[in-house]
Amino acid sequence: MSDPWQKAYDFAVEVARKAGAEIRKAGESEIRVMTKSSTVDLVTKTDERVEKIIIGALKAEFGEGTHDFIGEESVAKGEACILTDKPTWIIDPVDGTTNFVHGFPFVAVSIAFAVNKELEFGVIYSCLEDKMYKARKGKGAFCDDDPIQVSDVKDIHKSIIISEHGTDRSKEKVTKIFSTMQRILCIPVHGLRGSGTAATNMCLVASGAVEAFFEIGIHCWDIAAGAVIVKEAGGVLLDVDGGPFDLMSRRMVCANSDVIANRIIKEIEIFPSERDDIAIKKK
Ligand SMILES: O=P([O-])([O-])O[C@@H]1[C@H](O)[C@H](O)[C@@H](O)[C@H](O)[C@H]1O
Ligand SMILES: [Mg+2]
Repeated sequence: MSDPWQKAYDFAVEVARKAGAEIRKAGESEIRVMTKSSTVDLVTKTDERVEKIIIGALKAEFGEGTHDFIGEESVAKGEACILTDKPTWIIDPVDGTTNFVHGFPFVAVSIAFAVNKELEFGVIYSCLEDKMYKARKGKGAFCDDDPIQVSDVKDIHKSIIISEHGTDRSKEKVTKIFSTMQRILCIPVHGLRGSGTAATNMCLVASGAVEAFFEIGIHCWDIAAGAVIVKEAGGVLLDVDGGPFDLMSRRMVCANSDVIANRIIKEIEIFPSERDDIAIKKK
């Protein structure tokens, strides 16, 4: 039987590379929106332009109407964020917008593709490092053309763990985030890190540079492509309460193993975050 999604996968890699080139050459990093006072969630004209380029190219190639699109900037403008059985592209045009604005050198384009609510492939282009991470369900994970694998460290004391502060600045959430970080650091672990892009963080887990990444408050477009890449590199994905990973739940632990994931989960102080799909249904 012919491979139904090979063409889409190859096309996604091509589009991610073009989008990354656009980001690299974008001189301007004008901040267009800064939402609510307790949130620091930056959006630039580049985010909007690059999302248009990506979705425009995908629609031109695969025909409007046959595929659905969930894009960070389109959702911000009120479009639906609901995963149906239809072939659906899940896109973060610029993951690491705060990095981009400040010239901190980690920025990624993240493109995932799901069918029947199952992720088929993910492509993450770390465009300043010029590294193309990609994976297809059942076919392994790669950085450029080299296979990648999670680390085999099972001793938490020998691990590096990534987390992020996210975008919410309410005292209650920031306190829980820092308390969790302190608990994990004092297990003790070798170190805590954060690249400022969830997509890149997941690639660091997939390539064995760190043992785990967790965050509450991320969105489906931050992690959809990374979820395929981590899994195909031999890693695991769980909810922060130890239950099954749910793409729309805005919370996730990904790790090289169940052992490391469950050890971190013991330390995570969970706080509420509205689901991506529920938030949109209310509009
Ligand atoms: O806004 P954006 O730069 O696309 O995405 C953000 C980054 O992935 C960041 O690492 C994570 O901590 C935030 O939760 C995300 O919102
Ligand atoms: Mg993002």
